[in-house]
Amino acid sequence: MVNLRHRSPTTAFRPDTLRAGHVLDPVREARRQAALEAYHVLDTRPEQAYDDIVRLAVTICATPGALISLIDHERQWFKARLGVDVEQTPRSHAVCDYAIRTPGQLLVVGDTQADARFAHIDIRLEGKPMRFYAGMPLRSPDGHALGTVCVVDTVPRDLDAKQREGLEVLARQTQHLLELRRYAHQQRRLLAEREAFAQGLEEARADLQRRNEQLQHSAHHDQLTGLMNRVGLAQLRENTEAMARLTREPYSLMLIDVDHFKQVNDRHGHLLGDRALQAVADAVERSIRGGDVAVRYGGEEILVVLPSTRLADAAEVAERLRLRVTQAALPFSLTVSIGVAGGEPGTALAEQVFDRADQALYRAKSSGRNCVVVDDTPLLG
Ligand SMILES: Nc1nc2c(ncn2[C@@H]2O[C@H](COP(=O)(O)OP(=O)(O)OP(=O)(O)O)[C@@H](O)[C@H]2O)c(=O)[nH]1
Repeated sequence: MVNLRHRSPTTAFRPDTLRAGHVLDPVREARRQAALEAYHVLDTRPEQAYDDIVRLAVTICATPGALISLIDHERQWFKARLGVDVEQTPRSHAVCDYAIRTPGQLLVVGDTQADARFAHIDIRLEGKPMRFYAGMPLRSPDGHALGTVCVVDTVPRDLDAKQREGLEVLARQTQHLLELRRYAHQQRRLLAEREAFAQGLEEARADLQRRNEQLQHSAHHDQLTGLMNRVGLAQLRENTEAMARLTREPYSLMLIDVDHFKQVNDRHGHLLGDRALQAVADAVERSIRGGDVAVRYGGEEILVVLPSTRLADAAEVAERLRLRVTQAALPFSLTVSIGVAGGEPGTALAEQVFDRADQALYRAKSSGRNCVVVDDTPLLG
């Protein structure tokens, strides 16, 4: 039996040399190695299909041992073995390495001990040294010799014609198995690539959608306050489904206008003016519900649609909001005037309701500002 641990430094494999006197063509050898690696078979677990091949080989050839040997860089590794208990040997101990030099031919060595090329090889079968070897090379479709299917015996002997033919058939079957394996591996790789591609596409699509939504959002919202802008409101008004939802039940409109905002700008500058507008928008957001819609309608005017809200409730919201603005953390006092009007279902965001809210706002302004005026004129059919 070959003991890998007892390899002496002098018998260590040099990649370009198998034994003194035989030099491999490094380019061909690199291609052969690449061909072998494409099967992803080295160091894999035993498999029934390959085990069956060596079982058949010993039956056909009536030998105590059979191997499927693959010639790797510095070793031969057995994908399947019967009668030999090591799973690999150094390449310098591989008769198979000679067999693969004539890829289309069976190599038969009647007595390995009597052959100067192989006398140094110490492979054992149940303790007895190997004396006989017959190996049929495995060949990739593009002609690279990968290893062999071989039979071994502890006595010098030969194979008859049928046994030789049987060994050749088994080598072909083994090559088919290897091709299936490579094909399956390629398919898995292609599938993984396709999945990765599909995932990439999906990520790109999601990213595009996100950007689109961001774009839509910024087109429909005011940068300073974050509230919907008039473009957003116009789009909302065209959306019959959304409008029907907003006006399905009695609803209210609120128009909020900052008091003496021109003075704020004039006295404190535009930057603080902007901050004041943000504070009002913040107070609006904190005063309304999730389904309500707040729009920066004009420079310092905000429209709020309160669906399913009766006038009395809207007036309470407006009053809360008015108070909140007076408490805003600003270096000057700020107030708003608010006009509120109610609408009935079916009269989708009627201009009428808006006009009444606007008139209520006007009355709030003219009655001293910093107050809420509710339009209570009866609704006309
Ligand atoms: N800082 C700032 N000011 C704005 C913005 N939009 C409009 N304004 C200013 O808001 C002011 C509105 O003034 P007016 O319409 O005269 O009304 P007002 O001074 O608030 O007076 P009343 O509404 O009658 O209380 C104008 O000076 C506009 O320049 C903005 O985005 N930022």
